[in-house]
Formats: sequence, C-alpha cells, structure tokens
Amino acid sequence: MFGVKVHKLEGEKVRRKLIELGILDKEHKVKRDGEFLIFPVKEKVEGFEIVETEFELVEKRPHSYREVVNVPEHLKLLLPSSFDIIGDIAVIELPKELMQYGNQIGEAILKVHKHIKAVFAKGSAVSGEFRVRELIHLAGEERTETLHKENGIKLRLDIAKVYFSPRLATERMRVFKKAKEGEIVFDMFAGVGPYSILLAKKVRLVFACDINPWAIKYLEENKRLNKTPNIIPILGDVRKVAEQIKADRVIMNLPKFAHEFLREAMLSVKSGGIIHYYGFSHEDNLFDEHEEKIKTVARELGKSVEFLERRKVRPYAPYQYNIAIDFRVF
Ligand SMILES: C[S@@+](CC[C@H](N)C(=O)[O-])C[C@H]1O[C@@H](n2cnc3c(N)ncnc32)[C@H](O)[C@@H]1O
Repeated sequence: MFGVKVHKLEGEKVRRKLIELGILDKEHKVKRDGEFLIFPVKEKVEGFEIVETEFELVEKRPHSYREVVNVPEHLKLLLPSSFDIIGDIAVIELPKELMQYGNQIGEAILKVHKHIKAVFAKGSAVSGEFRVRELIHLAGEERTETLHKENGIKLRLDIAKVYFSPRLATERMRVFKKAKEGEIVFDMFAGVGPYSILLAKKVRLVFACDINPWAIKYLEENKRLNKTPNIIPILGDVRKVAEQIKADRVIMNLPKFAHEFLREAMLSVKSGGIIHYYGFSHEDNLFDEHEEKIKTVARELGKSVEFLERRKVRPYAPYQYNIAIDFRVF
C-alpha cells in the first residue's frame, strides 16, 4: 500500500489536504515512524514523499448491540431496536422469547455502549401508587441508583424505587418554555423532580408533592445538587395538600389517574392559572373523553375552562398514547 510520509509537526495540515484531495484511506490506521507520520492513501500523489508499506485496519465500532449479540438467528428479528438509558443504566423491554438470552443481550449492550454500566429488563408494567416496575438484572453492575442528566439538570434516582422516564425530557422542556418568571408552580406528582427542578430554574417557587418517600428523599438531594432552594418538597397524598396551595401553574403528571385529581388541581390553581394535564388515550378518542371530564369537574366547582393546547406526548402501547392537555381555569 502507498503512504504519505510527513514530519509529525506537519501532520494535521497534510491530513486535511489529503482529505480535501479525496485520497486519504480512512479504513486504515495512520502509522508512526519516529518523528514521522505515514498516512495511508488510495493512490500516489504529487508533491509528497510517497512510501510503500503495510497499514493496520481501523476496527469498525458496531452501532447497535444487535450487530454483536449472541442469540439464535431466527430470534434476531425480535431484538428491540432501542432501550431507555437512565444515567449509566440501560432498561430494555424484551419479548418473552428473548428472556432466556437476557444475559447475552445485556453483555452486548455493555460492549457497544461503553458509558453503560448496568443493564436491566422490564419485569412488569408500571404499577401501584408509586408507579414503579419490577426490574430483572441482565448484565453489569447490580446497581439501580444512578445520576441522570437532562435539560441541563442533574437527577439522582433509584430506578427500582421511584418512577422515572427519560422519554419525557422534551415534554418537560415544553412546559419549561411556557412557564414565566415570577410564577408559583405546583407539581402535584413530582417524583424525583424532573419538572420541579427544571422549572425552579425559571419561576419564583415550586411546591413539589409526592406520596413516595423515596421520591421525596431524592428530590431533596436533587434540590441541593442543582442549587434550587426555591422548591418546597412535600411528602404526602396530594389530596390532603392541594387546597392549601395557590399556584399559577399546576402539573398533573400521573397519566393513569390524573382524571381522579382534577378537583384538587382546580382548587389549587389561581383564577386565570394554567393546568398541564396528562392522560392515556386510545388513538380513536385522544382528547374528547378527557376534556369532558375536565369540563364536568369545572362545572361542579362553578369554574370555567379554556383549552389552550392538546398534544400526543408519546405512544405507550399499541394504539394507546400518552396525551397532554393544557387548559386555563377561571
Ligand atoms: C408518573 S410518576 C411522575 C413523576 C415525575 N413527575 C416524573 O416526570 O418523573 C407519578 C408520581 O406520582 C406519585 N403519586 C401517586 N399518587 C399520588 C398521590 N395521591 N399524591 C401524591 N403523589 C402521588 C407517585 O409516587 C409517582 O412518583
């Protein structure tokens, strides 16, 4: 093979020139020879010192764990194309046919994604009051606590003890952009604080409630970590708290049951304030049923509502969507 030999001080300039000429061979490694570098080239080129030598091949890094995983060929089509990454932990949803190859799948993920240190499979759906799920350890460290970064904030959490979904980062940023300086926000179902901490960077005060003691423990820690003293964490059932709070903006991120808490939300929002409501819907009836419930509760409380925005946040099951409705209450 041909190479272009240059003094190492000239290396960067020559490398750029060879790329510009379209003759740098990127499939082979640059060679070192004392004070000199030898660039692999596809053909001889005028104006440089040309040498003939052998070059090592550049190892091609696989892009997906599916390229390196050791499972029977006929099951490869069932391998999920993606998985959640929370801090340095991967959480994958495996079909039952692949569960017996969980360790191989976990090892393949660790091999391709060097920043991931532990891999778990989802062992059940999110359930119970705390909205957590069972996890099955597949590979790497047997650790469920991690530090996750999103939207410029840091969140310490334990994925086995609290609810957290990295898939809502964009939705949280949407709410952040709507919030205004000087506002009081009430995060009714705060978890470890992904909305609360983010919004506290902008608004005056955030009341952050959760019934799960682990969520409030991590929320306290995240409040310190992110230097957001303007958050008031409240451990308890939001039903007992809501009426004592008067907020400009209320966040109801409990999609499965939010409709049961509309009364509390509407009693805690100031007249003219905004509620960010989340729900689950079938694709045939995304918003109407939720909006009817919202109007009914408003009527019962002698209030009126103005719908501002309706959005599909993400698919969460076949034909099912997590939806968001923003509305103003008078
Ligand atoms: C879907 S999670 C959302 C957490 C967080 N907002 C997030 O985006 O990661 C719902 C949270 O509501 C809490 N929760 C459920 N019922 C509650 C209640 N009655 N009062 C207060 N919090 C409750 C759960 O513990 C859980 O942390």
